[in-house]
Amino acid sequence: MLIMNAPGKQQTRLLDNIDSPDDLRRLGLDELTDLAREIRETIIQTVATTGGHLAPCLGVVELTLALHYVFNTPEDKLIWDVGHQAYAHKLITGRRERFHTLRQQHGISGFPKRSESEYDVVETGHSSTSISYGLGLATAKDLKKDRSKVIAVIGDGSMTAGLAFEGLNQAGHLDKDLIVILNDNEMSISPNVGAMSSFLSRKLTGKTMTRLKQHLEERLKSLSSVGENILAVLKKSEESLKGFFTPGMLFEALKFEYIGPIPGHELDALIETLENVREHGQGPILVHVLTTKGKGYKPAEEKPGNYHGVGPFDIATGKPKPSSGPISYTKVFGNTICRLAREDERITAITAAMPAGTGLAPFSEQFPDRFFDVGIAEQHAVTFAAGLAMEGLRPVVAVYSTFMQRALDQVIHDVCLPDLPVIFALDRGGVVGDDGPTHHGVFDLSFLRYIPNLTLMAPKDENELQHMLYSAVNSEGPMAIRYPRGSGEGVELDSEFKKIETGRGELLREGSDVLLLPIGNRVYPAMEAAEGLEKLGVSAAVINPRFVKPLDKDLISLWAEKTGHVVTIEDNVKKGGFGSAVLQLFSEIHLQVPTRILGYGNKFIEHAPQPVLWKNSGIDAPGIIKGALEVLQQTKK
Ligand SMILES: Cc1ncc(C[n+]2csc(CCOP(=O)(O)OP(=O)(O)O)c2C)c(N)n1
Ligand SMILES: CC(=O)[C@@H](O)[C@H](O)COP(=O)(O)O
Ligand SMILES: [Mg+2]
Repeated sequence: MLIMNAPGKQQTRLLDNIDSPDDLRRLGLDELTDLAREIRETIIQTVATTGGHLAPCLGVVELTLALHYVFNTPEDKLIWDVGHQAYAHKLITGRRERFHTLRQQHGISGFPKRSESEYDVVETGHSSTSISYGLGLATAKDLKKDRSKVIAVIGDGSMTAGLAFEGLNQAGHLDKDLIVILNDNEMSISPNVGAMSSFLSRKLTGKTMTRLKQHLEERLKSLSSVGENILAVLKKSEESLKGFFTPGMLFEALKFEYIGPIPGHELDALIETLENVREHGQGPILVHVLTTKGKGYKPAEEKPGNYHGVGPFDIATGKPKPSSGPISYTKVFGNTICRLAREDERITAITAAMPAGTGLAPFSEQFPDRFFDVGIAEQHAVTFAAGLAMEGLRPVVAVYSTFMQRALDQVIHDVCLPDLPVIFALDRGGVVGDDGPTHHGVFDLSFLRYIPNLTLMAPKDENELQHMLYSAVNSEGPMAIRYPRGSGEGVELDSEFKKIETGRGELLREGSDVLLLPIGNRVYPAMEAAEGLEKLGVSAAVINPRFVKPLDKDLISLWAEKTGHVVTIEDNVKKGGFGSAVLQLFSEIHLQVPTRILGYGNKFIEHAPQPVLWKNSGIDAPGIIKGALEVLQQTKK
């Protein structure tokens, strides 16, 4: 176990001289081992201050060194799946001196980023893309007669996604030189799930073993005396039978050469294996590497799930630095679904590998039979929910807004076309902060708004969230509720649930000069802006529309006409979003009102704390005041 030096005093004699992997390649094995320790210390010290993906990064320190040591990066292309495990990679590829700026505004990203380094081959954050990217690169290299290598490093959790298998399937078929490193730590964010995961770890259940035995006995008996002999050996024990089924069989069936399992913290074994692969490997090869998530930091090794992604923490105890603030939207969602499920047996909950992040962990404990973690498989989660709904259940698919992008066709084709009562709880709607552009949920209002049959709502606070969830499970047809990352507004939660009528907004404040139309988490800043405007002699009305679809046409058009000016505000891109829906309404009812849409422009948003991003895009209270004054000014000219 790693012994940490006092904060700020770590010895990084070797790391201080690594400006690129070339420097690494000059070291001996002992020095590499020492370097691994220095890198771990640096990661722990830094992440304790900045927050970040601690356990995944600690688990691949030796693997990272071995890969850069053996392969000729950046000519050989090294692709990190998800990219949340790439801190050691960043430290040895020229970003050591900026590492303390990790995930800070204007600092280096928490994920690989092409603009940051030539060693960052792809832009990542969403999982399971590495094999497809890698196969594309390998195929292009082949066509160009370029003999450099392509290596995709993918975790066992990310290997559960359909996309990864689509890549494997084609790779076996094309027979290109692609090296896949399976980083198997038996963990997704939470323990990895699914039949595939049991197969890799060979934790075959009694039932599976019995079935396999029966099947095998029948097949071997049909092979005359050779088969009988093999059977006699295998029958001796269940263990030997388990040994007969290796994880490699799966990949060999997909026409990969399988190598492993290799102990992932032993540099000599890793280097020797990778050198062999580099020298002699041809066609698609999968190297199965066993690692420990959180390796080298006791609290993270013991509870890797708690240290997957962390905020600032105390190194000595591993405890998070205290953060005050109201209850989070996620927690309110998690508590509410448990309360509702106690009364309503139709409610089932589905997550795509995010039980903790979506707040479903309590539900999974209280209603294990009605809880489904499908692995990193958002598309399957949605269609699976459709099947449940067809049988009269009320499935709630809890997924981060950004990951729902994966499942758009399933939402349209499998849920909304047959008009099934599936509820989508879209957490992390709007900007998320430090994870940056791969994770901001700023497109959902736009990509869900146009889908027939779907009702789309966004609560102004955590109290409204619980009422929306209650209303959704007691309605017909598909429903999506979109809410932000982080704390609620600190409002009191009603003890009784209230049914919100679909398509009904609420007038929060009367006014005569301008109508402020904020959606979701922009309602409170808009109320603050209305107070600010009053001090400037401007009377602002504020409506909480609640629904992006269907819009409360009567309420909105009435107050738009009364005030003669409108400002819409959303934590979403402007194109195709809420403001766009309001403009469309005005056009349909032939209402001509000067309208200003506030939201994000047509560019990806970098990482920074949420309040900074809201301010920079003019959707905080001062920005809304400015927007209102501008729209008023417009008609004076
Ligand atoms: C499409 C998608 N869904 C969900 C996530 C959230 N997520 C990030 S890492 C992770 C677990 C990945 O597990 P694994 O690949 O085994 O990597 P490990 O953290 O164990 O190193 C999940 C579910 C994601 N990044 N992308
Ligand atoms: C890499 C990844 O996709 C997740 O670990 C994500 O960073 C979690 O985000 P939250 O911290 O918002 O749960
Ligand atoms: Mg894993």
